[in-house]
Amino acid sequence: MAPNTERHQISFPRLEYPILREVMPKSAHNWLKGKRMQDGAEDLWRIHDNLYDLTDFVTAHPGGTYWISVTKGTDITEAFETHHLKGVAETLLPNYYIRKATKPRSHPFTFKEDGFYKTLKLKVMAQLPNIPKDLRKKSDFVSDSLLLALIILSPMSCWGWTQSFLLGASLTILNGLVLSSIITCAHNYFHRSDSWRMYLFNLGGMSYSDWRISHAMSHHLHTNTAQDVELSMIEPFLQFLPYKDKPIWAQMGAFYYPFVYGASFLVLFVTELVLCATNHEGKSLSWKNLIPFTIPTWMYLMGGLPLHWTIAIWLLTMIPASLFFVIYGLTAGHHSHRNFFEGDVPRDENIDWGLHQLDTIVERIDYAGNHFKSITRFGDHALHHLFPTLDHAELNALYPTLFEHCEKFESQLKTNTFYEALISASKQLIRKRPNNFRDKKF
Ligand code: HEM
Repeated sequence: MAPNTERHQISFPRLEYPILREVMPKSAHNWLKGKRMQDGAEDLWRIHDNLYDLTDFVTAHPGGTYWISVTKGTDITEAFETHHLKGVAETLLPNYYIRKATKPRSHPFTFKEDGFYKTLKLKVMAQLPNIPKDLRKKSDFVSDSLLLALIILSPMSCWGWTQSFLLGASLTILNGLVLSSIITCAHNYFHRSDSWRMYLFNLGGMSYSDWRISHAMSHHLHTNTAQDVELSMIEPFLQFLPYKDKPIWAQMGAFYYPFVYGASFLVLFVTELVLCATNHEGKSLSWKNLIPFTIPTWMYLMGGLPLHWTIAIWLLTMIPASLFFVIYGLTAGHHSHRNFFEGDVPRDENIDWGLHQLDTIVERIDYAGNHFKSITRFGDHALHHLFPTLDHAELNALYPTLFEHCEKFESQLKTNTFYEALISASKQLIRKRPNNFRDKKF
């Protein structure tokens, strides 16, 4: 395929350009709505070329009702293949088979039995019984300790402002760092079956259930393609996709992205409230919308400042929290100029899903294998993408298997440091020329 760098160029001929990609609001639910229109799932659930009726399975699903109920009418092939490591889900599937789909699949990813991903998954499944079960407690401990730190620091930051500007500002920034770390930890939990720690994600004003769509199902499964809603949501401010007519101001993103990063939480917080209040695509207000308000309420009760000052300090805390969260998120691996993005030439037009993941990740080597950094800063990112239902504490044990497997498939996990990742993301904002993964020409 000759590279085409027009704005709406798609790299995979099979992939239909998501018709609602530019439609406002660029929400998780609009992304799903677009998939329902294009996936050929005929109001059922599609896996490969088969259609299933999972209506009776929704409440029996061990991973929780949400995943299945929300994906009705879409192609869930990638989600199904990557979220189950026990071999049970595959045995249940035939019970729900209805018929063959009439429309060919519009996603380019393959899961061949002898391909990279399926063979790696088998090796990982064989290794899992040897990973100590109580390793997950390490993550619980980090998450709970951070929550305790937030409970102490939030009112303390109010007190700090009564002492001096320097103390107040320092405690507020520290509190923001703790808040961003808790939210990133909660991301470890929302990828799995329901648990109370996933609700901590909402402390920053965003919604864990929307992120299960926009992050777990869109970004994780369709990374850096036109179907990755995490890329379309930050456009036009940050335009990571390469294309011929990218305006100069967008190429200069590195000069203004700290402002975008710092404002993200507050923008997403207000957006979430508005989408729920206006019942956007079936969303509605619920008790979960109150979760972000627990922090200012606690600050007000214990911090000893008038309400308006408490609110001001809370809003101020959201800025560093947002900045840290987005910086660690956007350096986690996908935004490097060495990666594949929609508009580039893929190594194959029908690509093994796992190999596509390797083409879209540059691992931060200075974070890999360090559990605290991993769980609080989106570390061990390649392994986390490949096996999202594993706890971050379990991923470190899988590196030897991954490296050996990459060697066998003559593939490679690219690496860089945090600072190199920051520079590389800036270069990607500038990049207009397509990378050619087929001929390895970058
Ligand atoms: C949108 C598609 C789906 C998603 C995102 C999804 C997600 C999940 C998640 C997050 C878990 C919990 C894993 C953990 O915490 O370790 C899970 C477990 C499970 N799911 Fe699904 N699931 C999907 C579809 C299905 C389907 C179609 C079936 C079978 C008909 C199924 C059967 C199971 C079973 C048996 C388990 C427990 C055993 C295991 O983890 O393999 N799921 N799923």
